[in-house]
Amino acid sequence: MKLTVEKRFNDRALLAEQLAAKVAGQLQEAIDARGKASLVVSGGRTPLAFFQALSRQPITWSKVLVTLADERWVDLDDSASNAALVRQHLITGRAASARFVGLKTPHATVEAGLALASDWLGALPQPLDVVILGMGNDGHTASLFPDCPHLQEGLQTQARLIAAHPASQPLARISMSLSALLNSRQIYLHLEGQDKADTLAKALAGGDVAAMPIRAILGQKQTPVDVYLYQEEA
Ligand SMILES: O=C(O)[C@H](O)[C@@H](O)[C@H](O)[C@H](O)COP(=O)(O)O
Repeated sequence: MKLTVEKRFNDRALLAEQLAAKVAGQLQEAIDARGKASLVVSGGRTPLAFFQALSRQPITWSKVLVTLADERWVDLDDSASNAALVRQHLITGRAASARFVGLKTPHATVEAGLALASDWLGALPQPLDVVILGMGNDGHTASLFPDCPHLQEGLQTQARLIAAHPASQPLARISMSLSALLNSRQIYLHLEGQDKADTLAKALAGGDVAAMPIRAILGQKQTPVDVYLYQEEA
């Protein structure tokens, strides 16, 4: 698999600032060209410094729509909520005027909420302008997990969203499908740490997507994928 771009950093803050500046530039280009911009972000620990750096970028945030690549099916004030994470660290400061569109509906189950969440997601400008993905050390991205019974659906469906119940995860999740993630102008894969660097190398060295779903992103030619990787200096 040939990556479009792979930028390696030994300074976390520098990665956060450079990725934020790059993403902000693309969002402003989208606003200038089409009047608005759409940004998809992931949860987890990795993106916090990037979110904070991005929220300081001087762009027309009132024209930016932010949503999630996936979400845990918990209340919006739950500590596990990606919506809460994004509202706290990204939809703040200069970016406070951005419009956040979450994936968690009031329904009790993901399955019951799928249709409404899909309508919400479908209201964003398509193709999406920028998608930020993370990766777990099992090779998952968004909530496309190798141990999820719905993985093949997530890789093959043309639907925007799937319900995901990964065996390794305590919470049910909703996830953008592969086709929804690839319906975008630019994907950034943001990874930090030697473990993630090793997982990336393993993913690039093999082809079994069911074993490492991130391979579906790395191995496709539809959407540019830039990898921003932080590794401590050897
Ligand atoms: O909801 C989530 O958990 C994320 O969308 C998930 O896909 C995340 O990107 C990876 O699990 C990496 O998480 P870390 O950044 O915490 O390693």
